[in-house]
Amino acid sequence: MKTIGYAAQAAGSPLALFSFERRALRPGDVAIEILYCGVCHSDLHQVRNDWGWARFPLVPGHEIVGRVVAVGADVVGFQPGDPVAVGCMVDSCQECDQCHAGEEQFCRNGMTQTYADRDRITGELTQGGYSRHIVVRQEFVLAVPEGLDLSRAAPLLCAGITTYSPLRQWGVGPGSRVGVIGLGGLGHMAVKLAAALGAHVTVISRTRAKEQDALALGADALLASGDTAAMKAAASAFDLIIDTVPVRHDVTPYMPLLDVDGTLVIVGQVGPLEPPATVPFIMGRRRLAGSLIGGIAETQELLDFCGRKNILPDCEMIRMDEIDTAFERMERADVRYRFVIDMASLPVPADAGF
Ligand SMILES: NC(=O)c1ccc[n+]([C@@H]2O[C@H](COP(=O)([O-])OP(=O)(O)OC[C@H]3O[C@@H](n4cnc5c(N)ncnc54)[C@H](O)[C@@H]3O)[C@@H](O)[C@H]2O)c1
Ligand SMILES: [Zn+2]
Repeated sequence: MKTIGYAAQAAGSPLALFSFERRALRPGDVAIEILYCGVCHSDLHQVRNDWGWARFPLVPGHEIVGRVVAVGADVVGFQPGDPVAVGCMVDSCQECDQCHAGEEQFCRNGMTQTYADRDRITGELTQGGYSRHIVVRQEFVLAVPEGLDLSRAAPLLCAGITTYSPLRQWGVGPGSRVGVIGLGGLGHMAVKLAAALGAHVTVISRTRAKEQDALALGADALLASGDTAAMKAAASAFDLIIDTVPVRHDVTPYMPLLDVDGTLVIVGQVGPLEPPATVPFIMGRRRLAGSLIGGIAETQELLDFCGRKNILPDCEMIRMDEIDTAFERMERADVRYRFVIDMASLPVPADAGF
């Protein structure tokens, strides 16, 4: 089945129109016409091969919302026309303890990433959501609840679940004191979701520049990490800090902000940190942890939660041919707070399938 997308042909090259094949439907597969795809900072990392495991040609995109166009013979619960979503994973073994526990992201045999990965059966490269169509096995297709604005739902599939999962894992609820470092795509979802769970939420930002935004997103306060006196005054003030900073940095100044037994969860930087001082860990039994997206059941739980509470990301809609400018702006932290690509802006050639 022919489709079309935008791909990088090599590390760091600009994205350009790319025709390629989606696999023929297997019995358990759902074919989806993609309507919207969010632009995650991971897409930029992968296009530049920052993590060293990208594969080219590479069609990025793992915040996918669309409508079902066809289903395989064994598909249960999805039919053409249904609004659906796909996130960062498209397959896993379905047999190991982690898959059974609904933590497919930690599949013992390796989950299959939506793009820059290899199909478990054929070994073909997986290609992501900056495209008109995708074919995904039904276990990795999410239902978009009725009433959720499709044009804004896409970032929930990565920015949303990546911040929701640690909030749930660490039991955030009314009375929890949550800090969020880095107010970008992930950070702004962390604020909205933590606030919706009833927590007291503080954005921890380098300056006060985003204070009004932080409050408008639902935060109770902003703490400027560059303000030494304010940082000192905030000692032991948090139970959980979610760190979304996308680059190498030093967590040492943030650790004393945690209360005894508090945890700082890294979801941003995939790679080295500056070596941290251990004193704040020892003097307060503070913990440094990490978290990767979330399982499929938890992602569905998030979508349903956002449907009930009408929680949506703040999106700036772009055309597919504006992606390189969007990447540049993301690099400069000039995005409020997630770019979403309108896939109708991508031309479909006459010979495309579906
Ligand atoms: N763990 C996971 O499962 C997972 C999932 C998705 C994304 N990620 C990673 O999370 C990171 C963030 O992604 P995003 O889409 O939110 O990016 P983004 O560009 O939208 O936001 C990053 C924010 O961090 C801020 N920032 C940058 N350097 C900072 C610093 N030194 N101190 C404080 N703030 C700083 C920027 O101003 C920006 O607001 C990326 O590295 C991405 O690859 C991880
Ligand atoms: Zn992502």
